[in-house]
Amino acid sequence: MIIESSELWQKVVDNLNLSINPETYNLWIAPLKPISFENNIFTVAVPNVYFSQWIEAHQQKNIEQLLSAAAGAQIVLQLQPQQDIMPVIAKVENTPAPADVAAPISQRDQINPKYVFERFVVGSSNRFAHGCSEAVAKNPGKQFNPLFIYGGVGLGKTHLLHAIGNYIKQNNPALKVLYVTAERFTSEFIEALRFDKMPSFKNKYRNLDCLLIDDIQFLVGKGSSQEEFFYMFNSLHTSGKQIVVSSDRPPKELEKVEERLISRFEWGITADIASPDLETRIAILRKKAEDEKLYVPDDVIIYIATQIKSNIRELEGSLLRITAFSAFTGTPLTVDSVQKILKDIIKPQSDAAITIDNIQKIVAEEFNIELRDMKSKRRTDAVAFPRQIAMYLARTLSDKFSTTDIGDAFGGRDHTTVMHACNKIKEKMNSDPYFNAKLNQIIKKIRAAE
Ligand SMILES: Nc1ncnc2c1ncn2[C@@H]1O[C@H](COP(=O)(O)OP(=O)(O)OP(=O)(O)O)[C@@H](O)[C@H]1O
Repeated sequence: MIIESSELWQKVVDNLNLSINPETYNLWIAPLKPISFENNIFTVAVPNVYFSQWIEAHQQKNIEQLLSAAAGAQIVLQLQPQQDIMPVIAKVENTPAPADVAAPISQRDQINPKYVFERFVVGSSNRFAHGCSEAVAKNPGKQFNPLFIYGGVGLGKTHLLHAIGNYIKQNNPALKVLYVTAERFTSEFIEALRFDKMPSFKNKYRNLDCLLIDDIQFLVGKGSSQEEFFYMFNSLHTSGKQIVVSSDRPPKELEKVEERLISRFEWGITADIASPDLETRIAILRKKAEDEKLYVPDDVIIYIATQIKSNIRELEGSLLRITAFSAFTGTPLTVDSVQKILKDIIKPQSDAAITIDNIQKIVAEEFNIELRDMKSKRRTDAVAFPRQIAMYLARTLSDKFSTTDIGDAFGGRDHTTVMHACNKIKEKMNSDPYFNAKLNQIIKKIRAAE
């Protein structure tokens, strides 16, 4: 009978494999195992009760029809949760490797006390997003729910999410506030499913008073995680709990995100952050210098602000670089000396000459790896780390390439792999000054190659 049931099951899964999306298939269907086929009852082992619930709700009828068609008789599907055995770990496409899933909460997923409203400079590009964020922080769950903030790389979305979190924690310490990236949410969800931890996963999220979720575009194309997020969203929203979402694009442009989720995002208020104008860039540099107790002459500040236009992270980086250089070498900070220090970063040029090919070539040379490994499937650290650096540089040195373009150029990888790489490199930049120096050297070479 075992042979017969496995043959029958093979026909069913072959069909499902073609008809449902790969992520859903790998997550929910691949771990199922046929046990027996007797008296027109087909019994399948499922890793745990959450799988049973999901199959019952979404695929029971479909599977029964497929079984019936293949067996030529009316078949009933019976699901048997295997609580005691370790669930079969299906490889879920486009999700971080298990090592990442099991990793402790990264620095990026904690509320950073540095990112507060007092340190956020308001200008015309971010006034609305800032105003909405303050309103939400003062009255969580009452107005603007959800708050959806979107904008380009390094323009302050994460800063605002943390500022809301810090404000609430300070003024309402009893409220449970969580900052999480959509990437971590997805890993936690998959881990909970695989290792029977759904109750604690659901508890953790559904008991919150305020959820701050960053980079929601990570959920693009991730059907099951979107679905779980959707239920969690509804549960929080109906109990009047605040949700704040950040994204690199507006809700309508989140392709491959279910319409019902997009419409939820549009229930509240949507605020965009644009690139800061010159006045705001000057104010940001002054504020940073003041906060970090750095002395920088005004003409130098104006020079940097005129040259670096689109990304506030780069503005900050330049400020730190010139002050460190000046402290180490004793060179006074003047427009002339700063021009020299930043000549490889600031160029009055366009980014037309920056190509992914060039970035891959230079990074491969720097790390002594084969150029073809930029596109290969190899995952050893020696190869994966430089590949992540190259992805990060492709994303940040120019705004010509979307995460999808970059994924394509690196051997057909998914856009979420690119986002994951960028997050890893941002974390490393925050924690390792030597790494920053190395990265600057590489940027210099890429710009010099133009
Ligand atoms: N208006 C602002 N005033 C002061 N600092 C700012 C402002 N906007 C951004 N920053 C600073 O710029 C850096 C980048 O901002 P942040 O990480 O919030 O960007 P982001 O929009 O989340 O970018 P990404 O899409 O890459 O995650 C941070 O150090 C942040 O403090």
